[in-house]
Amino acid sequence: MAVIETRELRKTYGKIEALKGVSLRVEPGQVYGLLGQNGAGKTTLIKILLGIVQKTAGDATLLDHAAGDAATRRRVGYLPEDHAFPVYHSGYSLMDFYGQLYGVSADDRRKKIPEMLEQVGIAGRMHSKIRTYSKGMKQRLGIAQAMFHDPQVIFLDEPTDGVDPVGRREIRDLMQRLKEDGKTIFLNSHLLGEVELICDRVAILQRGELVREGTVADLTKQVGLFVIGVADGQQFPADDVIRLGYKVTPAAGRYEVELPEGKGIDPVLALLSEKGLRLRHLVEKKQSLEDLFVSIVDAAEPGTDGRPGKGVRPVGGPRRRS
Ligand SMILES: Nc1ncnc2c1ncn2[C@@H]1O[C@H](COP(=O)(O)OP(=O)(O)OP(=O)(O)O)[C@@H](O)[C@H]1O
Repeated sequence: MAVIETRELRKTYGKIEALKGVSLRVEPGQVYGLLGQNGAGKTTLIKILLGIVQKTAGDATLLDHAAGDAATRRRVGYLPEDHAFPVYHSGYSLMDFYGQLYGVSADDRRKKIPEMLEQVGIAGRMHSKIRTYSKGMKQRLGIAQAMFHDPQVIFLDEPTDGVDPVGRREIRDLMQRLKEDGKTIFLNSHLLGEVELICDRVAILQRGELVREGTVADLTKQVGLFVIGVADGQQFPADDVIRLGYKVTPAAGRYEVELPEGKGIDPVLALLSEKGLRLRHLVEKKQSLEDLFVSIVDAAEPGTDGRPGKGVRPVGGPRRRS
């Protein structure tokens, strides 16, 4: 069973096409990151899954039920972006209010609320008014609220927004613990370094289209580019490798070797071995998620020099013309 599945999901607001046929699947226990620039359609996708807005076409299911199903929503936690809790509440009284909405008994609320607030690191201030909380404390309270009823799947829209680096790390650790407890987390964040650290898979939306989807490891792999180093005192035979058809660039005592179309790295390794050279370093080069994201945006957006972008091919779709 997929926790979340969308097929050719479309949403238009008047003339605006917010989602143009998005298909994705989130498996149980995954931390799944949804990335995209402002206006790419991320919040629209979450809102359709939660039944807050209606889809225009296609399919969307949550925990095997059509998105928006009221009974399913009880099994889902949600931290909205830019939420604003009433500031006259304390952390404790706010949780007590939500606990009543969720139908938790008074005894259970008394026991559970301090535990939940401890987990998110604000138990020491739980009786202070929210108006005295920092942005980071409000975010932690929002996460506690989203987790209160022990949901199977949790949607977190920018959970670390306004949180300092130490707090971000704590929220990451908390997400990790939720994952270890078997929860599925659907994360929307602009902090790509964090997404890279915590997410199993990511999807990148660009103007309503899914342009990349996969594991972080696969997406950040730079296919066809290796970094090679030979043992100290030995010389990498760059000219011979170039003669074999590879592109070679020196890089800090090592060499970046770019594979020509249809060729692997094996002929280079065979050459090194023939020459009696010892391999000290061989890795397939990686790019950061941020590099990937920026390259996608650069390809799709007009350059600052006014030239049109090269276009980004949607997942499963035809290559767009520039
Ligand atoms: N209620 C609405 N009425 C009209 N247009 C809307 C509405 N909600 C969203 N849109 C438009 O749909 C597109 C997608 O918006 P959405 O909020 O889903 O993007 P987002 O990726 O979540 O952006 P952000 O990162 O800024 O939160 C945008 O062009 C936005 O202006």
